[in-house]
Amino acid sequence: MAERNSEQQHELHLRGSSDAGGIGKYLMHRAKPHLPPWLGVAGSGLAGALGHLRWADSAGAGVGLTLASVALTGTTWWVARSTSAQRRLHSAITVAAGSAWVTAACLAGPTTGPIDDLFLMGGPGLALSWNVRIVMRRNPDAAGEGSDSGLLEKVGLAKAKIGTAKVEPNRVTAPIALEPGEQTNEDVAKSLARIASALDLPTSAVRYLPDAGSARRGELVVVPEDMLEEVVEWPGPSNAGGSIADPLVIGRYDDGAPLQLWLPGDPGANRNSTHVLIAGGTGSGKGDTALNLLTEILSRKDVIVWLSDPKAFQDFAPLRPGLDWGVEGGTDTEVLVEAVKAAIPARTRWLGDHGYRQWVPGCAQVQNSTKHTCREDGRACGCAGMPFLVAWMEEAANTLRALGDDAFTGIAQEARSAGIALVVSLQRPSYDQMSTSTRASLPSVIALGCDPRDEGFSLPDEVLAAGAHPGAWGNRRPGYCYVVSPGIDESRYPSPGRTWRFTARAVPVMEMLATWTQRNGAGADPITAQAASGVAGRLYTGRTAPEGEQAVTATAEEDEMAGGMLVDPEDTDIDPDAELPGSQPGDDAPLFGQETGHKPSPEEARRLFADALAQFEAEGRMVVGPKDFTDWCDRNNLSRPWVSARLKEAAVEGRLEPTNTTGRWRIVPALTAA
Ligand SMILES: Nc1ncnc2c1ncn2[C@@H]1O[C@H](COP(=O)(O)OP(=O)(O)OP(=O)(O)O)[C@@H](O)[C@H]1O
Repeated sequence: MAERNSEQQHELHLRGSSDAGGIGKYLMHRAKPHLPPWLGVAGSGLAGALGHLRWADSAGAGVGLTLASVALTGTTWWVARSTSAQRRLHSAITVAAGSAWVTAACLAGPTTGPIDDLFLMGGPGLALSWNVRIVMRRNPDAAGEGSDSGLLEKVGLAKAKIGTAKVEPNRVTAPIALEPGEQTNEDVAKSLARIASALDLPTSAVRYLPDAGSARRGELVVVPEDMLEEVVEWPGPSNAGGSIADPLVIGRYDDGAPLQLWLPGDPGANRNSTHVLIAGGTGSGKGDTALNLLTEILSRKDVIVWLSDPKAFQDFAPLRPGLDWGVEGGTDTEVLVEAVKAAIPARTRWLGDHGYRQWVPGCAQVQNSTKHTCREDGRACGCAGMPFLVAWMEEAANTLRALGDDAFTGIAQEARSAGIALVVSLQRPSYDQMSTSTRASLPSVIALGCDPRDEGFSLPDEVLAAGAHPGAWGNRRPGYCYVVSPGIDESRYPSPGRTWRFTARAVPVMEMLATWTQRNGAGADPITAQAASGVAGRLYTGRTAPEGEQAVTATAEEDEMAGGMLVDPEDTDIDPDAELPGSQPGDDAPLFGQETGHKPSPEEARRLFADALAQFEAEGRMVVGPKDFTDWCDRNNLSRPWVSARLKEAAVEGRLEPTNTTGRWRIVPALTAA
């Protein structure tokens, strides 16, 4: 049966016909709630008269009646202890006066002395006092804001009004209206821990959603039972073969709804593209969360992933074949970051040339439409499509610090209009790991359990104020998280979710997924591949094919790439990490084998330096600095300052490009130039 609030009930009372019969009925109806106190008065009078007939001269009855009267008053006082003080006193006075009068009437007679006057004055007085109470209980001024403020009184919000609560399975939502001019939504936010304590629930079970249009109204949400306690294993990709524009499902909320997020923007849904921070303390379940997100991404048909993992693919190994490019920290990460920087303008230009204001799934298709053509004559251009690019930096604190705030903020800003999403994970979510401005360039966060002092780093203030507390979980609740990201209803932000868990059973499925991605997923488009190869040379090979199969990834042989500095298809099977011979073709001088004590001539030294750069390039070490030459200096009797000077010279000559890190230079690929 639908719930009725007091106003609806009142309305029902007023309904009915208005003829004489109707008016009689209406009056009877209105009088009904006020009759019981009067019936009580009449009953007491009758009891007094009848009692007098029976016990007029009985001393025993006097004792019995007096004791019964005291006992009844005491019982009333005790029974009413859980009601308000006012109601308790009112009830006790009524019972005491009524029972004392009945006792006196029984013993002395109802008309003796002042007893009848007391009845005629006191009876109606008491009955009326109860009628007044009933009338006052209905307060139209507080319609929708019931006066049951017991809970709020306990937590210091006595004047606040709680409206009619909406009760769903495991969720109670109650509107709250605060005292105008005296209290604000912030006061409720500050009281959430006390409300949880009053209800004997964990802090995360109570949330407050302020009304965007009012500083004194909002909704209190209580989720009494922790439905996330049950560990649920990864069920496999939610939408294999779907688009990266579809939601990425990484777990579930405490009401069973999917825990999901989106990376690309959607102009139709008024949603911007985003970068994601995965933040959580040690043991909070960051590893599994990353697997959830990465498996979702790799199962989509129009996205490629570049991933840097200084942990040597400890967690991601089964998925590595599905990556378009995976590197293991150090210099390779520097190169990957440089490649992302190079890909941004190239991709943005392609999008602009094809009439896209931002990346949409249609970008990944061959461009057969006249609406999206780069040809000046307006005919369809037939250009290869451009998949979305996810650049993932695992344990990224050092990388981001090396890159510098301004550089990262710039990359983050521009990447969004280039169809690129950055995913960054941090070992410890705190400002000593990442600066405020870098943090601010990552609009989305998956905030797992952390140290309570780091909550402010993980989540926006308003989400914390609404009741989110990742610090309460620490590493005791692995996989529990709050997700803040465009596209998610903001009222969900303070609701905890839990990611799926990955066990050994998931490994073969992840391996199958990686093979599926190799065969069916998107390959890098020529523009992105060219930008990457132009920076990384042989270090960027594009995604490999499953064993014994031909790679589907766009590589150097594409026509559009003819002018670029790309990986020679013949060289794709060269292992960039393999040791190269100690000398270059046509060069008799051993590169790393100078006899000690021999000081090379300036000319010889410059040649050795050029050879060393060539060898770094051949090895795929595309970002270098003086420290990389330490051993080389020792072997060749040359100093680090000499190397620093040569590096600067090489930059002037165009052999090197400066990076954002002082003293680090990017090698401009020469080996693979056409
Ligand atoms: N969603 C989940 N449900 C249940 N258990 C989980 C979940 N996610 C992770 N775990 C378990 O919690 C433990 C810690 O997880 P994990 O190693 O991923 O944490 P981490 O944050 O990556 O820690 P570290 O930073 O030390 O690597 C593991 O035993 C893992 O299986």
